[in-house]
Amino acid sequence: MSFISDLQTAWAHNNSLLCVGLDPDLSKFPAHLQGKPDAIYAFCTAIVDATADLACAFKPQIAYFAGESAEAQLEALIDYIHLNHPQIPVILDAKRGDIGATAAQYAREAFVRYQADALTVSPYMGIDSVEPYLEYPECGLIVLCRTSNPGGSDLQNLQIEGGKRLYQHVAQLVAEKWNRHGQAALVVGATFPAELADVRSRVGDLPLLVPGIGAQGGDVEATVKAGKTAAGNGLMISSSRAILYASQGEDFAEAARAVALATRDQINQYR
Ligand SMILES: O=c1ccn([C@@H]2O[C@H](COP(=O)(O)O)[C@@H](O)[C@H]2O)c(=O)[nH]1
Repeated sequence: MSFISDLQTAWAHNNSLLCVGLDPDLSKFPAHLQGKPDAIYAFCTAIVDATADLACAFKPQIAYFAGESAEAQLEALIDYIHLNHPQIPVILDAKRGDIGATAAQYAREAFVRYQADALTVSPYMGIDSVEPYLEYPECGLIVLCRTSNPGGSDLQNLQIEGGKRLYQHVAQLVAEKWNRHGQAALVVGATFPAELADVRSRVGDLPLLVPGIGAQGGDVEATVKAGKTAAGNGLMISSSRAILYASQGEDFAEAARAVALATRDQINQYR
């Protein structure tokens, strides 16, 4: 099995293009979890159980775990997902990028230590900085292309040779050269639907991880219409805070499920 085939199965099995982001922020946790030593694990596993039939992927953001010295809880969480919801792939959002020798350690960290199915990486340092990840061809390599934040335009929109934008070059480089094992995907923000459509037109059916709906205000209809493939798939539309913190009460998991269900169904209206 591979990340891409697991993703295709999850799209179909859960009729979902929704990726549930796991960004556990202790300051937003319900009172009954505050102060518990395993609060992050308890919170995230409750969210996972409440949304696993609605998601095509889970995306833990490593900074929220590392910032709390909670890497052991991240390991346990990914184990938990694989054991209890084996049909849902796990994307470790770490946006790694470094010289090859260091990248080899990042690859071990993501795919061996954490057992993630896919990892986000930066393309900025070029092919030798991503080669180590290609040695895990069953794992997904999700390359930053046109990120959802406003400052993403500073570099990604720069015009390079032939009037092409840098993000367009990255999209084609990944689709045509770096995807030699069929494991690649791209990050393209929902906050830029015109660029999302442009990327889709350049990369065929390559999967796109699309953050930026929910808390960042991206429009779901515009996102799906711009990014879907002819088959109505091809997207992992990610939402974290809007789902995780739908309620800060004891009903947080039920409230998260309600938002995830509404978001999954809203996405499906436009496929
Ligand atoms: O371009 C990007 C790439 C990654 N992210 C990550 O996605 C989530 C977004 O969280 P929300 O609460 O749904 O806004 C977060 O983990 C980011 O690090 C992104 O937002 N944009």
